[in-house]
Amino acid sequence: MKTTAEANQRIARIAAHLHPTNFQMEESSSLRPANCRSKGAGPGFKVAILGAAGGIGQPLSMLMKMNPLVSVLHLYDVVNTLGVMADISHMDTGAVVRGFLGQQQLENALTGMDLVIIPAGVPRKPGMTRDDLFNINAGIVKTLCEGIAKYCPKAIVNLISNPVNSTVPIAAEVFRKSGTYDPRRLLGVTMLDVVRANTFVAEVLNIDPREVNVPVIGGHAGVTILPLLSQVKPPSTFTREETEYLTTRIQNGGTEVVEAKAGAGSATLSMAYAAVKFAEACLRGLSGDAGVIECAFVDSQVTELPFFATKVRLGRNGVEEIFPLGPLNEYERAGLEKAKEELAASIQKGVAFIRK
Ligand SMILES: NC(=O)c1ccc[n+]([C@@H]2O[C@H](COP(=O)([O-])OP(=O)(O)OC[C@H]3O[C@@H](n4cnc5c(N)ncnc54)[C@H](O)[C@@H]3O)[C@@H](O)[C@H]2O)c1
Ligand SMILES: O=C(O)C[C@H](O)C(=O)O
Repeated sequence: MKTTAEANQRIARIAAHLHPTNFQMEESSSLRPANCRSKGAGPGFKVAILGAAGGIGQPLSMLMKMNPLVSVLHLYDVVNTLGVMADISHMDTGAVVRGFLGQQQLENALTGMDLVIIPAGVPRKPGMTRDDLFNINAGIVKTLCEGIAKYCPKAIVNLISNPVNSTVPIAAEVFRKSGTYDPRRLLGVTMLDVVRANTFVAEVLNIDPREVNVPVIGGHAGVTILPLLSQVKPPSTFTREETEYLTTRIQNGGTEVVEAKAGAGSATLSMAYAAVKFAEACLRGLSGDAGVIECAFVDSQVTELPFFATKVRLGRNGVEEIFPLGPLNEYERAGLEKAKEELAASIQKGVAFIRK
C-alpha cells in the first residue's frame, strides 16, 4: 500500500515530466530529453497556435505538426495545453512541439514566432449570431494581440476567432496603438467560406471539388459572405435557382454546422482543415513562393470600407497585393451593397471597442 507522501511524489514526478520548460525523466533514469542527441529544430518556420486545446485548436495543432514547412510548433491555451502537447509531441514528424499554459507563459509562447494562428474564444450555440460572441471574444483577442505586439511584432497573424468582421479591426487597433501595425501581416481567416463554396459548387456541377475555385469576398458572417459565382474556375454558368441555392448555403454554412452539433459548438474539423490550408499558403509566401493567392479579410482599399475580404497575393511580408473585385453581375452587385452595410457596422464596433 503506497503512503500519501509516496503518491504525491509520484504525481510531482509525472507533472515534471509533462511540464514543457522542465521536461525530465523519472529520477531513476540518468538520461533526460535535454541530454539526448537531438539537435532540436531543423530549418522551417516557427508557428504558435493560441487556443490550441480547443475544438479547432487540437486538430489544427495535429495538422500543423504534420506540415513539413513547420520546424517549431508552440501550443498555447489557458487550459489543458500540456495534455495536447504531450499527445502531439509523440508524432514522428519534424516539428518540435512545446506547450504553454496561461497568461504568464504567453511571452515564451510568442517570442521568435513567424506565424501566429488564433482560434481562441467561445463558439456559437444554436440561435446565436457570430456577433453574439463579441462580448467575450473581443477581450480575448485584445489580450492576445497585446502579447503579439510586445513579443513577436513582426509575425504574420491569422485570426480565426469570431466575429472575424470585428476581431480583425480590434487586432489592427491594438497593433496601431502599440506602434507595431503592419496591415500586410494581419489576416482574418475566411478560408472556410472558400472551402465550403468549392464543395457545394462541385456538388452542383458534379465535378471534383479539388478542381473548383470560388472567390468569396466581403466578410465572414451571414450576408457579408459573398461568393462570386460569375468568377468560378473552371468557368461555369448557373441558373437563377442554382445561384440562390448556392449563395444561401455558403452564407449559412456555419449555421448548418452549429445546428447539426446542437449545442456542442461550431465547425472545428473543416475549420482546422481550412486554417492549415491558409497557414500553409502564408508560409509558402514567407518562403518566397510568389504565386500564392487566397481570399482573406484584410486592411484594404478595394471598397470604401477599411477592411474587406478579397483575393490577395501572399509573399515574404504577408499580403503583397490585393486584387480588385473584378466584374460582378447584377445579383452580386446587389449582394455587395447588403454585405457592405452590415460590414461597416461590425468594423466600427471593433474599432470602438479599443478606442473607447
Ligand atoms: N473564422 C472562421 O471561419 C471560424 C470557423 C469556426 C470557428 N470560428 C471561431 O473560432 C473560435 C474557437 O472555436 P472552437 O470551436 O475551437 O472553440 P472551443 O471553445 O472549442 O475552443 C476555444 C479555445 O480557446 C481557449 N481560450 C479561451 N480564452 C483564451 C485565452 N485568453 N487565451 C488562449 N486561449 C483561450 C479555450 O480554453 C479553448 O481551448 C470561436 O470564436 C469560433 O466562433 C471561426
Ligand atoms: O458559424 C460559426 O459560428 C463558426 C464559423 O464562423 C463557421 O463559419 O463555421
